Amino acid sequence: MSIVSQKTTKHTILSIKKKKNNAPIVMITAYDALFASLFAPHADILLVGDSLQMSFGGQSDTLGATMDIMLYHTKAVCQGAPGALVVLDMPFGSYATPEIGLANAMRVYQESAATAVKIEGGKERAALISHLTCNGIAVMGHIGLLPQNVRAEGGYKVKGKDADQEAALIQDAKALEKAGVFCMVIEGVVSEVATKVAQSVNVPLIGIGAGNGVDGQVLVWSDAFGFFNEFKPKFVKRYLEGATLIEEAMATYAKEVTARQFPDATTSY
Ligand SMILES: Nc1nc(=O)c2c([nH]1)NC[C@@H]1CN(c3ccc(C(=O)N[C@@H](CCC(=O)O)C(=O)O)cc3)CN21
Ligand SMILES: CC(C)C(=O)C(=O)O
Ligand SMILES: [Mg+2]
Repeated sequence: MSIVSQKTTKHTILSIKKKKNNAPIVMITAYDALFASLFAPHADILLVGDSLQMSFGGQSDTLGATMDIMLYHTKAVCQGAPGALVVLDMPFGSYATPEIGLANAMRVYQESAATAVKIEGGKERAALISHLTCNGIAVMGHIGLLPQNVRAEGGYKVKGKDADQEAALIQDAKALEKAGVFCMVIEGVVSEVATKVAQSVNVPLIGIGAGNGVDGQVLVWSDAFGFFNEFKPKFVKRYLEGATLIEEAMATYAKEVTARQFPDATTSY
């Protein structure tokens, strides 16, 4: 065996591409080693989303995430899930030009074990994405609702609501496919339109709020597992009432400390 061996992963860029018109792709966010280790056995892709700035940073949008923050969390995720295909979500401003984008994407490969980066944007990002893929970076695209445009657009707006938007989305998907993405996220798009977009390219489209006619699904884990009582957009399904479970456990701990029931003989030296 070589002293330099490639890490063995459950999935590669190629095996994800092959899932098109095959089994749907399971993607979920992960931001730390602990949860990454719990999700990895059941997921095809772990996304270190810049949504961490909202869900864990407590901010009202994702724009404050930086390369240093994303790399810190990506290293933790890779550490917790050594065989997983991990994707780092390139933060706002980190790919403003092809040169800046390549320098930052190179950092991802040099400083972490992530397999790919994700870039928000349609045909306006095709030149940048080509520049990355030509330089050996695996890129996941992201079209439709682009959270990094929230301030410029004045809110999170569902896309694909008229014929012009539908045509633009198909153009975006084709431009990204040509630029060499191995798959792309399609977010916040009318279901019938998202299905048509998925059928217009040969790489997988992974939906969030894009219906069931695409090639896979992604959710922010803390949404899917019910950790937010205030954030309940239509596309989220709660598979667990996480917040309730934690609140109940925390209340019990507090009650036992106050009542001097904890620690007892079994938990004391
Ligand atoms: N926790 C979390 N979950 C996410 O899915 C997520 C983030 N954070 N942060 C980054 C982006 C932001 N996302 C969002 C945020 C809000 C809406 C929202 O308010 N949607 C409206 C629909 C708006 C419309 O109809 O145009 C809704 O009521 O569902 C959607 C996506 C998705 N992403
Ligand atoms: C919602 C997903 C696709 C994302 O970009 C994130 O978690 O930041
Ligand atoms: Mg994101």
